[in-house]
Amino acid sequence: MIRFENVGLRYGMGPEVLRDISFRIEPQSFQFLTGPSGAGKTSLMRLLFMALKPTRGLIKAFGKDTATISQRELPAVRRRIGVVFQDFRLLDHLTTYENVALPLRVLGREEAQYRADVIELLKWVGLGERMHVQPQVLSGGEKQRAAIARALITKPEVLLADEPTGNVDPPLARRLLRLFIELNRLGTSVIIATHDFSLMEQIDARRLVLADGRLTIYE
Ligand SMILES: Nc1ncnc2c1ncn2[C@@H]1O[C@H](COP(=O)(O)OP(=O)(O)OP(=O)(O)O)[C@@H](O)[C@H]1O
Repeated sequence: MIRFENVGLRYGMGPEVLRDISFRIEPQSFQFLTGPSGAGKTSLMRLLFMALKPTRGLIKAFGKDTATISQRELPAVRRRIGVVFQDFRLLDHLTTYENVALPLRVLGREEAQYRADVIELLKWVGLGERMHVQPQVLSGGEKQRAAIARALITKPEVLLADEPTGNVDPPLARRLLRLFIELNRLGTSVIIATHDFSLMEQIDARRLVLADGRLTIYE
């Protein structure tokens, strides 16, 4: 569903931070993206989300070449990809429920149609009791789960999560991992960027390992 072929990326006139990257994200697959700090994980995630364009090579997402896709087509392709950012990006003046519902409001949906889905998803991530409070009173792990719920509310086919366990203790990290595994079992492709070896050791999943801008894949 997403394919990279000989992709290279540089920022401005700087050196290439990603070089000759080729891989595929298959439907219903589960993979970790890892590598040392500065290896280019966030840059690769931004390419996957089409927040950046490659400086060379080809990226195809759902059959569309991301270099030539029109501004008109881009939102529809992007909606098929959910993203959980490292810094959550929740809106402070909205409640947890409103944050999670926001992508649907932006799509022009009526609350009566989505209310039950939002509540069910909040319960699924364990925030059923926290849906009417604002993000500033949520713990780091609760914010993380709210950000995951917001990424999932539009039922994306691919979920990208950048260091989703970076701010939580080991038991919660295991719980979040179980949530991602369950999501994958339900049909979503999952890509988790992480430094956390103890997290990766918990399951036998594909690893995309970046080092010095190059990618090695361990199936
Ligand atoms: N906007 C930018 N402008 C210029 N250089 C950048 C920019 N963003 C990242 N870089 C450079 O690209 C390289 C890869 O950075 P990136 O953030 O993708 O790595 P990372 O593996 O995600 O690191 P970390 O694990 O520390 O978040 C680094 O050398 C970084 O300095």
